[in-house]
Amino acid sequence: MTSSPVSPTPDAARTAPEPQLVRTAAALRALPRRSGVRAVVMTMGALHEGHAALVRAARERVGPQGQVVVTVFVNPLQFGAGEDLDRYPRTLDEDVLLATRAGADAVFAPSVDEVYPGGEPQVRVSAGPMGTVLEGASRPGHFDGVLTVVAKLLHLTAPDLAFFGEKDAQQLAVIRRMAADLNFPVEVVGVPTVREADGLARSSRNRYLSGPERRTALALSAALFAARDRLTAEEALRARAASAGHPVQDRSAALAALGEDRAAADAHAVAYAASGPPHGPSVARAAAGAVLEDAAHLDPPLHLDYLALIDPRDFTEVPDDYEGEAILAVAAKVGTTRLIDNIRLVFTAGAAPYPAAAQGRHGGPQGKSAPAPVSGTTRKSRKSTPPQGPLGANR
Ligand SMILES: Nc1ncnc2c1ncn2[C@@H]1O[C@H](COP(=O)(O)OP(=O)(O)OP(=O)(O)O)[C@@H](O)[C@H]1O
Ligand SMILES: CC(C)(CO)[C@@H](O)C(=O)[O-]
Ligand code: BAL
Repeated sequence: MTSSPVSPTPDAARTAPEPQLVRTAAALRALPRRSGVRAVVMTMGALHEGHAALVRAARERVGPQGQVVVTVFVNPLQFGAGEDLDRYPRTLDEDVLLATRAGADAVFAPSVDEVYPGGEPQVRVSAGPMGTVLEGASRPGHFDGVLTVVAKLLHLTAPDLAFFGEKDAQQLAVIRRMAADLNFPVEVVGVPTVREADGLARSSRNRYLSGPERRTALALSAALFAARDRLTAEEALRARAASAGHPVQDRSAALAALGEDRAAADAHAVAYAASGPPHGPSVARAAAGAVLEDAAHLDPPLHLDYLALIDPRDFTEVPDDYEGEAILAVAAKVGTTRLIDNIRLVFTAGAAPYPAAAQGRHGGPQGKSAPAPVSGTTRKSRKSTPPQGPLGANR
């Protein structure tokens, strides 16, 4: 077995054998299997706090008796021509230390020849339709490459649990789908995105960014937060409109106390929020879009690849009357660095119709009947049919 022990650090809060660096499939097979469950965290190395969170989540889940294996492999199959395969950062020594500190028992870092001994594999896993949109459209074949290596690494590490980051939301979704569709005996666990203090999602590719590029790159997370904040504000207005519908008197008094201009603006905002069909998706898209548009004029500029608001079940764009959970995803280039980020949003129709009497003279949508309230649930969508699998089963 090719292995080099690495000293455990004092903050590794458990008694465990020294972590091992394992370079071959044979050595991995020879790794004694602990009595508890085994978890795997797959990475391409250049580890950071986002990866550490995955390892910590895995350790927490398997407990001291369980085993956490981190894989470090820059998979050529998932890189397109002209992408950054050659310059992708490779920092194995630091990776082993970071993985160890976070709670890993072993780091499996095979060579390309070890993973693909016969060269590029002829048989591959296809990600299907979900692998052709967004990231899959910008990086053709990317998810086939990801799934092929994930399938191989699952076979090699034979885990009970596999942890992946929500930062790569589409990747997590296609991996879940592969595990379900192809009966992989593994539980796929998603871990929330870890961010820098200023909001930038942690990513190995952040180290490509110069200072000015990093400032521009902040627009990705800023756009997502702008959408979330705008929706929160909209929901608050709807809630106020709903409560004002009952004690109209109280509401008038409260608005009068605010002073006329403010009252006009307030009444308008509340009436707008309460009126018409739910417009959360367009509000979210517009709020995020405005931030990204501004960033296109920065120096250096942000080059938007896509901004998409999608149904996490099939990664199709959600309609404007959507209710339920959605993912707002963004991809953009700053300089030569391509970055992605996403945030989860929940859309609810929520509020009761705003009463006509209370729309007053301040420009509320007069004469337009407000929609009947629709009970908000996190999984309800107005899509006519849920996505169906090839065998007709609802997924
Ligand atoms: N900020 C983060 N928060 C949570 N998970 C993350 C984060 N960054 C990466 N991960 C997860 O770590 C795993 C390994 O990802 P990978 O090694 O590609 O790192 P990365 O930072 O996403 O690198 P890159 O940006 O170059 O793709 C994936 O499951 C990924 O989703
Ligand atoms: C899952 C993965 C390790 C497969 O190469 C990679 O896509 C990554 O690091 O997210
Ligand atoms: N983090 C996803 C792997 C990739 O960008 O290739």
